[in-house]
Amino acid sequence: MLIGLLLGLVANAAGLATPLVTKWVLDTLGAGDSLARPVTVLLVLVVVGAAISLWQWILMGRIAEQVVLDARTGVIRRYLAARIDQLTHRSGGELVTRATSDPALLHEASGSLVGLTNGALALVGTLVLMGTLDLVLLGATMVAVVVVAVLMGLLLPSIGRAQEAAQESVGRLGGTLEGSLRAIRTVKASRAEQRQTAALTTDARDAARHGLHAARRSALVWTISWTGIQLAIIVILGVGAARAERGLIEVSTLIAFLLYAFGLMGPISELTQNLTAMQAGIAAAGRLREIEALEAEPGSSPTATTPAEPEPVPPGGAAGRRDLVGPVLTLRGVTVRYAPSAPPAVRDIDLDIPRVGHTALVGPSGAGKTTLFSLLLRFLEPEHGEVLLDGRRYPDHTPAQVRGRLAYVEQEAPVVPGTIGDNLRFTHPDASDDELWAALRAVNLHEKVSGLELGLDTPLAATTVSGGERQRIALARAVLRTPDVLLLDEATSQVDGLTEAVVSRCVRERAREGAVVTIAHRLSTVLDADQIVVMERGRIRAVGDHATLLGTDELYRDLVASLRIGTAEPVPAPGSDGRTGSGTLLVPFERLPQE
Ligand SMILES: Nc1ncnc2c1ncn2[C@@H]1O[C@H](COP(=O)(O)OP(=O)(O)OP(=O)(O)O)[C@@H](O)[C@H]1O
Repeated sequence: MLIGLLLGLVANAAGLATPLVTKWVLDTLGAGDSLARPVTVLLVLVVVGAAISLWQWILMGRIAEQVVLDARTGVIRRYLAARIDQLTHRSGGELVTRATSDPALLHEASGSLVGLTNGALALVGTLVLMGTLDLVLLGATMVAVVVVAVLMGLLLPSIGRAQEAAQESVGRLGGTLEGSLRAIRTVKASRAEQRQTAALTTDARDAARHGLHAARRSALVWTISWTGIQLAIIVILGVGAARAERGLIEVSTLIAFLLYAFGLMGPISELTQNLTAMQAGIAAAGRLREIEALEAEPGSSPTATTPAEPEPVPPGGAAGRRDLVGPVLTLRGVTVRYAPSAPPAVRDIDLDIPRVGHTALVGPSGAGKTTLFSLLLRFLEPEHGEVLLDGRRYPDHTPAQVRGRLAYVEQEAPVVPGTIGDNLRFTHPDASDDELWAALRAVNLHEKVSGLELGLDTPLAATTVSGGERQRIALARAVLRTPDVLLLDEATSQVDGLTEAVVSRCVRERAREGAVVTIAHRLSTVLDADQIVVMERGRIRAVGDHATLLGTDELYRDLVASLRIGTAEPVPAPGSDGRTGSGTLLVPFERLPQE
């Protein structure tokens, strides 16, 4: 920036010297001397001035790109380092706007300080040199400059406000658009295209309205400055001609003065342009500063420019940790709420997750099952109580250390952008192709993927895979390397029998080697569990196995009855072995038809 400023100053100096050298040419012409020297100086000034301006332009362009890049990467880093709750209460589209279109506004604004300094110095330099030529003509010029400056001072702040409002509308538009596209099937099935279009165009119109307001103000500022200078030139011409006629100034002085007056357009345009760009930049910077306020997760640095080295994850599963005893995860008196004024989402939770075996969480909607998962994954921090991993409190681990021991399958099982291979390697980027194929085999997708022309390199989009396949890909990612704890949030929607059987088999296999915790939505999963935790209104109501709970807990009986209706499975009688009596879904996997 400093180099840009210096280059600008040199280019300005060359520009400022030009009228004086022109006067020298005219005086030399009048005196009948050789024109060689003044004309050479004039040419050198023009060429050097142009070359330096070009250099400065390119330099400032590079700085502008760097500023935009820094702003974008800064926002992206903050998003990915932020605590989940900091992001989830904003719409995805709005967050995207702040990483894409807001930083673009900094492009013009980035060089505005240099432009303003250059413009201001050029303006002062021009006025000083005008003063050396004729003070009376300078007086006429100053009136125009002061009037222009006052009007600009009054108009410019409203340009910034209009820009900010326009960006807010663009942000809202991004949010609504992202939501509408995500739910496009529902939008169409509800015949809501027109209504959504109307809602979206309202935001787009809002942005255009504010943008137009800013454009009108900018146009007014430009017109005022140009007209002011044009009027000043007319006055200079009139007053100057009269003074030259009376012999008070030479004609060459008047010509040089007029050249300076025309030259005033340069600094005044530069000042106007940079002040306008700066207003837009200030508006964008204000919105970007709000992102800086996002709270980061403990142990993550939103300002680090290089990603931290991933912490080595020791061999997973109980087999890799024979030295450790006691539960792998423990919750002790845990209470958590989503907002200080909200009621606790879970309260006084005491729970041990054994190192080996399957723990199923069941409970009515809103009971706090997902919240419990968020606590285990350290997406949420408890208000009271503590969560322990291997007997050590969570705050004594970094979130990465905790998550390095867990594998998580989300209920919606979203695919991440990229290929099938990218999706499978998402947790362990160093996994070999053989490991990937083994994981695909575990979820019965190997034949399907090997039949694809591009195999593991097939690009994957959420729309190109079925819900069941998405879940199996997510499961394959989770079981790629044996995790210590597999957290599985089962799909609530009906999934195909094959997917359900694959999930059941994976859960059973993992539960033999390590811990599996499921939010169970299927009777087959509940029946498979070694420990069932019944939750209600944020509390643990009962813990036990299926047979015991069926005999002792009314809510559990109701839940099982509703699952039975959902899956059309017979409920085994209390005391009977649920695993063998549960019917249809426990068909041995090998006997299921291959896809
Ligand atoms: N992001 C959030 N912000 C505010 N409150 C939340 C949030 N997520 C959940 N809650 C509230 O916390 C309570 C527990 O919700 P949670 O999602 O843990 O229940 P759940 O048992 O998983 O329900 P479901 O089976 O319907 O998914 C509910 O009262 C819910 O409204």
